[in-house]
Amino acid sequence: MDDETPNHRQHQAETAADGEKFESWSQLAWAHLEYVRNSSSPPLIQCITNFVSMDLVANVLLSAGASPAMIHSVEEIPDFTPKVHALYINVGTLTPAWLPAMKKAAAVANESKRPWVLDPVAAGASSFRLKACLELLTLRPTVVRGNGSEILMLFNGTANANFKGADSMHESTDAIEAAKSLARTYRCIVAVSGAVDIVTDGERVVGAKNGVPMLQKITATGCAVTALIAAFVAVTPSQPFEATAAALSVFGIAGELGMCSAGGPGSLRVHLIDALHGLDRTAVLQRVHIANVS
Ligand SMILES: Nc1ncnc2c1ncn2[C@@H]1O[C@H](COP(=O)(O)OP(=O)(O)O)[C@@H](O)[C@H]1O
Ligand SMILES: Cc1ncsc1CCOP(=O)(O)O
Ligand SMILES: [Mg+2]
Repeated sequence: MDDETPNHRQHQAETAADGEKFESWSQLAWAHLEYVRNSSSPPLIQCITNFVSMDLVANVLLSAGASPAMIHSVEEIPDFTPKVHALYINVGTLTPAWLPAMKKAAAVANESKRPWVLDPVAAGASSFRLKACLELLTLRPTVVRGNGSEILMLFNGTANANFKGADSMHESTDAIEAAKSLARTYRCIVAVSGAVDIVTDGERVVGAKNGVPMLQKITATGCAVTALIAAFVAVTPSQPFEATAAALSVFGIAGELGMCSAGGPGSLRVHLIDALHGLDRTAVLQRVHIANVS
């Protein structure tokens, strides 16, 4: 990567706040949203994501102030990936044809010192998918975010006949030790979503208790929150633990506010996007609920 590209110099300036210390999680979460919104150019997030999620992922990133680009052909990666602020890889509709592009993009992101985030959708659905997820893990993602079943599957390392699919059969808290172990093994941040979103770097563990159960009734909300993590990590790449917890909390708050106007999953999908776009400082400072988990 040419580190002297205008794009890179601008990004360095935008991330000058990286390393800033905050008195509370709520202030930190608000600061992350502000960094994304107020960057002189919106953080550019390359998304190699599943067909189901593309629309919601792109709209959630836009409503947070980031710039999504669903660019996944292997031919485009050498030109495009070095220009992005973060890469998002999601295996939801994985095929053998897509896997080389995912691996290439992860390698180029690493060479270019760009953070990248993995969503191991339905990790245990097949041995092909699990093997792919484990291979991607060896390419050192900055953050992995899955539901309880997905994180347990990565930890156990063998596809399970009882595994159902994209939806979790476990609570996030069932996967805390698995998440810590994965974080230590792969030297990354691991997040487990659920009623309480768990975030660990292998030593520290926090729980973000925002969101509403109805989020589980909208397809691709997990994919979308992983994309938001990528946007938050893009603006503070040296603080991926903090950025991940902040993104999960902010997304949950958008869900809480969206639910106030929603009649069900269909309208929550719309109100979630509106709420994220309109989220103000007061709501974030009042609602962020992140605490240590012992
Ligand atoms: N019971 C719940 N209460 C509140 N928020 C939830 C609950 N379950 C999931 N969420 C939220 O829904 C979003 C998607 O999480 P989840 O459903 O676990 O992911 P996935 O769709 O990948 O299985 C996350 O923001 C998570 O915090
Ligand atoms: C239903 C489905 N099938 C393959 S990918 C996908 C979307 C999963 O989205 P999420 O993990 O966010 O619920
Ligand atoms: Mg998921």
